[in-house]
Amino acid sequence: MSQQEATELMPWSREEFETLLRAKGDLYHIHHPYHVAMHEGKCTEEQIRAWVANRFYYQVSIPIKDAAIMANCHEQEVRRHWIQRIIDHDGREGSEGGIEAWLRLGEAVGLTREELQDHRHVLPGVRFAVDAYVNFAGKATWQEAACSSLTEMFAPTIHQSRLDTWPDNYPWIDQDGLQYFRNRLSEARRDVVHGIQITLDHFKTREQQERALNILQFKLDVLWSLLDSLSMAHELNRPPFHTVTDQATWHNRLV
Ligand SMILES: O=C(O)c1cc(C(=O)O)c2c(n1)C(=O)C(=O)c1cc(C(=O)O)[nH]c1-2
Repeated sequence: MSQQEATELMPWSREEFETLLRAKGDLYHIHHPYHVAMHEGKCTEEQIRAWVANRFYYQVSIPIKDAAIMANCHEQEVRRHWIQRIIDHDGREGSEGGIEAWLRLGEAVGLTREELQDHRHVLPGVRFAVDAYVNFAGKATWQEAACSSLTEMFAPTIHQSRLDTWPDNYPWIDQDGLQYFRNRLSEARRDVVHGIQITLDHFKTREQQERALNILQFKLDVLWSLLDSLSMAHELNRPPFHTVTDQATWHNRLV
């Protein structure tokens, strides 16, 4: 083996590996044109509503995804931590969770709870992207699934940017509806501390580390694809079957 090949196979140090994981933030959906437009105050009310309604499918799928991870994990100590993610979204007696907060965001932008909960606005591409994430979490090892959640490293910035700009850019949105984003600032930071530790501990060889980066790229693809679907339908006016009908036409949840 040449010196160069040997070097290529050397694992990155913990610090180098973490730096490479964090560098993936350059590809976060904060840079997607739909998100940029939303941030710059250029989205119409209809585009904001479409985003909120479609993202609700992500919101309700997250605790299912986290339950799938726990179902594959035989380490009690990890589950004791991980269960908090489910509680964050589902809430518990006396404290509202993220799903309820997102429903209130929906109401603040002019959507009824019913139209969010029956997923009538959820585009097929959004459904497929989110389902791919849930399915990955169920099939992968819990460590790989934990790694896939690491896009949350970049989430506090995106939540904060909404808190900073939406009140000025979208004064028609009732500000109480933004509570979801406030809650996630600390919740996401806490999740990331745990997720990073699992990832740095588990992916040791260079091959494993490269796989971790690929897993993180998969998750970035999920988030980017979600916004691609929104762009097609609500920015470029090319919703599914637009060449044949003006009606919103796509399947509803099958399973
Ligand atoms: O608004 C966003 O841009 C955004 C992104 C992400 C993410 O990076 O996956 C999450 C969230 N929000 C979020 O609110 C959330 O609860 C969440 C959980 C997870 C996950 O992978 O387990 N990602 C995210």
